Amino acid sequence: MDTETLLAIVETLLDVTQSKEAIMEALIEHDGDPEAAARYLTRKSRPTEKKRPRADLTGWLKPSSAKKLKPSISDPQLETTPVASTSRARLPEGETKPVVDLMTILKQPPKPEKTAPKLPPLMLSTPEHVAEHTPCTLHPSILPPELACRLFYAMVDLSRRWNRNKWWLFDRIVESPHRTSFFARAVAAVDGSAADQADNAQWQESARAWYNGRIAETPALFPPEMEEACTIIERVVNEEIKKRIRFPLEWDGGSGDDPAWRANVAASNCYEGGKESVGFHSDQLTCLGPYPTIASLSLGTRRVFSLREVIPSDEAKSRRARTFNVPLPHNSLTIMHASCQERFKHSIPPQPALDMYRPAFPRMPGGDIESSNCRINITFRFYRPDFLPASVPRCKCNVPTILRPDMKNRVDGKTDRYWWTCYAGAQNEGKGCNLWQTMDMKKEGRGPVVADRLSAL
Ligand SMILES: O=C(O)CCC(=O)C(=O)O
Ligand SMILES: [Fe+2]
Repeated sequence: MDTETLLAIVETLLDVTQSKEAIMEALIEHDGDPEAAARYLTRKSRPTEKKRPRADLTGWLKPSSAKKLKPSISDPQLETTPVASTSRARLPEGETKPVVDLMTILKQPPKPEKTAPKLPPLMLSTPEHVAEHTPCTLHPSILPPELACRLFYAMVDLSRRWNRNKWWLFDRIVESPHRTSFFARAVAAVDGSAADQADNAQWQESARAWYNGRIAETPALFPPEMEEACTIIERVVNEEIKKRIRFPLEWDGGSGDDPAWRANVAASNCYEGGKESVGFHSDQLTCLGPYPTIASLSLGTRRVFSLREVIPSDEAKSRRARTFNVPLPHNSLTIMHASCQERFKHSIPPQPALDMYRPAFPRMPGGDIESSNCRINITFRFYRPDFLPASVPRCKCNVPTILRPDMKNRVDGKTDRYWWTCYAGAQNEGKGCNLWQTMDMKKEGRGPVVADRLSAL
């Protein structure tokens, strides 16, 4: 693996932007191990923990003086790390060539940082503003009001049995601050075979990815109200896709002008009160494939949905990411269109003050209406026939990998890079095999994609 790839991998693993020089330094200190480098940089950027004094140039040139800095670092891994100038990177795929030429770094002292001005967050409250600034569309009132209300009640009841996801992130267990569940739809497979997807073992595998690698029960089928909503949403999503310019790697398995987006799975989240949230992330692409479309239904209490672009490395000095906040009312649909997962991260931030949701209909005719502080979110997803769980490579730990985009180095929508990466550590005390394998659409026999149709013209 070359230096650029290692840099990109570390960037992918980081939540905060770090300079190329800092990443390089971390890679050298950690024998070229991208996970260890990212772990170190993450720890270093945590405000509550003691900051490591910055090594100056003498530190680079005289390994012994660099070493003197080490007692102040609390990471035991650093204590045993060989000194930078003599280290060879430990390459994930068994290569032995040195990854970093220290002199090339020393010849390019970091230039004084010139950054573009910071932009304040922008509130996007209308569908027009959402479409102008993000790759999303907002449909403020999508379902018949009575159905939206019935679905809200049904999901709130089901959510009592949902759990918070738990997984290892580097060296600590993290817990999602909301409850979640995964559903499969009882529909004929999109590739034309009449298989009932819901009782197929592969849906259990796909649920596993949703639960951060934890082996879960076979997912439940869509409840009837969700099925009803899905039919409406599927129609709207296909109409929207038809209006958009398609990306070359998008799925193109439909006939005629049917984009063939089929919601064959759904993930649901319940946020009870303003403290419950989900942090900035982009969705794993494991079964969605590149440039997916995800339809996200909001029910109950209105919450803010935040979107923030990931600025490509080569534009980091010329522009800054801006946070866009979109208030999502009850019964609204947000479609995250193709490129949203590659270009943006999204979150539901904690919210100090909530508007209680007052359902328009009682649970039972003539019954009382109770206000609620819950928001239910259902993301309808299309697991592509060319990315079904059986086709997902396993890593050396024999655990299904996950698919991640190289968000920092996007190219043209066609030659963009994606990696299959080891995810065993998420449920194994953070320990995995560190596999990072480039996804190759052609070699892996995936498609058809939009680019195939264009090249056939
Ligand atoms: O609740 C939401 O609207 C977002 C949920 C989300 O990002 C996810 O489930 O991946
Ligand atoms: Fe998400």
